[in-house]
Amino acid sequence: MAQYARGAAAVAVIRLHNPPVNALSLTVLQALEDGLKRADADPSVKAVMICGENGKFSAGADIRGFSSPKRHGVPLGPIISLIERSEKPVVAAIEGIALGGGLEVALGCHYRIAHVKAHMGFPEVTIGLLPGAEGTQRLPRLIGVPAALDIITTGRHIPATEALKLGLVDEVVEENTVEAAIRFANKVIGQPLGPRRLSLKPVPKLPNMEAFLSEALVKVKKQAHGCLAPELCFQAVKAATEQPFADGVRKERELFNILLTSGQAQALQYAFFAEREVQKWTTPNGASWKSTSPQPIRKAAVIGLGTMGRGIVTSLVKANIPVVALEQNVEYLNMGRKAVMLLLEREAMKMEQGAQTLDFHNPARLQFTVDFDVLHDVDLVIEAVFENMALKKEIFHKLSRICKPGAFLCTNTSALNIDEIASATSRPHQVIGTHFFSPAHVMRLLEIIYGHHTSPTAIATAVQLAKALKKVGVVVGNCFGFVGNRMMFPYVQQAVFLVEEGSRPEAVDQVLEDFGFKIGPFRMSDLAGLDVGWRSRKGQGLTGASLPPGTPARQRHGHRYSPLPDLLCENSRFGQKTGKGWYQYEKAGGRTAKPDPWLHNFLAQYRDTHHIKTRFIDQEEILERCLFSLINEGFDILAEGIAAGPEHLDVIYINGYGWPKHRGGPMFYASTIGLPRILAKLQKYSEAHPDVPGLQPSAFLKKLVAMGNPPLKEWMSYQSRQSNKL
Ligand SMILES: CCC/C=C/C(=O)SCCNC(=O)CCNC(=O)[C@H](O)C(C)(C)COP(=O)([O-])OP(=O)([O-])OC[C@H]1O[C@@H](n2cnc3c(N)ncnc32)[C@H](O)[C@@H]1OP(=O)([O-])[O-]
Repeated sequence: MAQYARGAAAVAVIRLHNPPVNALSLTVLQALEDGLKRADADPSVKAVMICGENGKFSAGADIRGFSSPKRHGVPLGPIISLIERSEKPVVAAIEGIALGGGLEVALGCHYRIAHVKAHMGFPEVTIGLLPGAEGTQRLPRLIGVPAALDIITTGRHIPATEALKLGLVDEVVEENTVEAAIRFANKVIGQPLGPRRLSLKPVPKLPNMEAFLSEALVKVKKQAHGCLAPELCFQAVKAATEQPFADGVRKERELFNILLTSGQAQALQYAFFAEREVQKWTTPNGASWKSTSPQPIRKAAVIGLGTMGRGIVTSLVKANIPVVALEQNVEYLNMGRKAVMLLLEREAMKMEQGAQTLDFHNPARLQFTVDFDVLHDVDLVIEAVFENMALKKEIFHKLSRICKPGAFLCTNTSALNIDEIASATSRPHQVIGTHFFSPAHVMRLLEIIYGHHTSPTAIATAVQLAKALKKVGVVVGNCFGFVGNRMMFPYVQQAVFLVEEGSRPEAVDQVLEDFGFKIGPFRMSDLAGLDVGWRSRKGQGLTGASLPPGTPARQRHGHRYSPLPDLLCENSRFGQKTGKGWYQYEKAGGRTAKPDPWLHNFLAQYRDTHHIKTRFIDQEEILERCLFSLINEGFDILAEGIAAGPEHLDVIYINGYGWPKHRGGPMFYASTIGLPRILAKLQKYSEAHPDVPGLQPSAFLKKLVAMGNPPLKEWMSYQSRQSNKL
């Protein structure tokens, strides 16, 4: 709803009220319209002020309403016109947030006053839409085309100080915004409103509008990776530069309807709610986010200042958590310190542009040491040494002795057994996996892995830590590779098998990049370093000295195996770091991947040696074998109860593995393709490759198909309870 009241003197106050974020539901919009009409009809009212309840203006339209079949048209546009046409000045008092439709309401107002801590933006593009209540036509008229295009096509939230510089708001205040807006409204009574009505203003001209727009379009397309909304946002703003307001609005509506029914909007809105849903973790033994409180983290430590450790330290400092950074010797410590300081300086520069500061020269906030005893008073330790079980156990044994009794011990591992690591301590209930993604100060995902003994408090504390670091924490069970990497194994394996059978790395990458991945599996392996997997395979006895003599080159434990990645490593081709991997690069550490004739030649010889008959593999087969094997593993993970639901897998893939968000995540994608089709294709491919377990359809997938292909929301109700490991 919206509450109507009389403010000081002649000002009517309309307060949007729909907790928690004052979303503009149909009821709120109706109440807003009623309030405006009431103010208009009351001769004693000379001005109107619109604000939001609980220190938030509004987060915009109710996103759940977009998927409602009952929703017809957009009722917001006419209400904004009504505000703008008012003969009495209307002032928006923006506190907290004014996003999407919320900002559109503010743009309909004749004046905008914002609190200094408020944020504004048009995030519609991030949920597959555009500001469809005339916002694409009003914003460029107010702040010009370049700034409007940036805000509308990126969806970024801008702070009030930037909004003031852009001319988006008229005043920024540090005091009570509502009172300031009422005072402001009283001051402007009687002033002409014509120049304040944005729909009547011309779009500011640029000397080179055409050239500017064509350059902007190239940039927008490049960043979209197949997502429609940014380009259609662009088209709507472009219409504002070419057509009168009313025609621009018609174009905006047309583009909005294309997006609304595109499928991408549903996927992106699913992703929005999935991200929020995974925060509400539960376990079958009754523990949940509702009943468990996290412990405060007043001081943390990070062990190991390699690539991961450096990023984790940077993240903690940015979150204002005092950190002790520890290395095994002074040489490594100095190297790590230098790298961390460089990262922090870069981050500080970015933050200062946003009027925030970063305090990292103070030893009370960031301390470097080689002395384990310094960790005696920290609340949480994140161990980030390399993936070696013996080393990790040795460190955890030490930590268990040195750290205070309440301290949580986290391990940053991408695959190792949390229970085995915990067994080296006297406090396994306080041991938990925190799998960060590289670069750790940038990537949003934190996979949180609980072991057999991990306490609910440890889970809640890790989830809280993720929030403090501005990451998405997803709680999952303990198995080799957890969720993300476990699903990645069959995907990468298929990519390599396809190359064995006749494809090329660049062809496979292209198909997956066209699908929307930022980089395909081979570019990704080159970036991550081929030696990482090689070390892990050597550890598992799949290659190297511990491989029993006489093991067939392309078989392990009776299943198909490709030694290609091992052979590249034996040729010192570790990827970007050595300038050669699946591709060649301009130099060691180079980033531009070029197809490598050496590799093509090598592949030809390899196929000859192993009598592999080369065949042409089409794009459909590449896509299906890579994606369906990944999805298939996802169904096994769900069946085993390693994750609480398909949303968890999707949030992990979107935030940690570059899955295109406009396709909703692998399990959402599977639901859009239809499970019967996925099953049929997996059956076909597994018949052709009976020695590849990753292609054999998951029993859970088969069960869901047999149950009639239920909607994703119902999948978990078909999972048998006995297998739930949560
Ligand atoms: C008509 C055409 C033109 C207009 C188009 C639009 O306006 S499109 C819209 C453009 N606007 C956007 O895209 C803004 C989307 N929202 C956000 O970016 C963030 O929620 C936030 C910054 C507002 C608050 O962040 P935070 O970390 O403080 O909190 P939080 O994120 O955890 O959210 C709290 C609760 O509120 C819920 N909820 C939130 N917004 C909406 C909504 N619009 N609707 C419905 N629900 C919404 C959210 O699900 C959660 O519910 P739960 O799980 O408790 O049941």
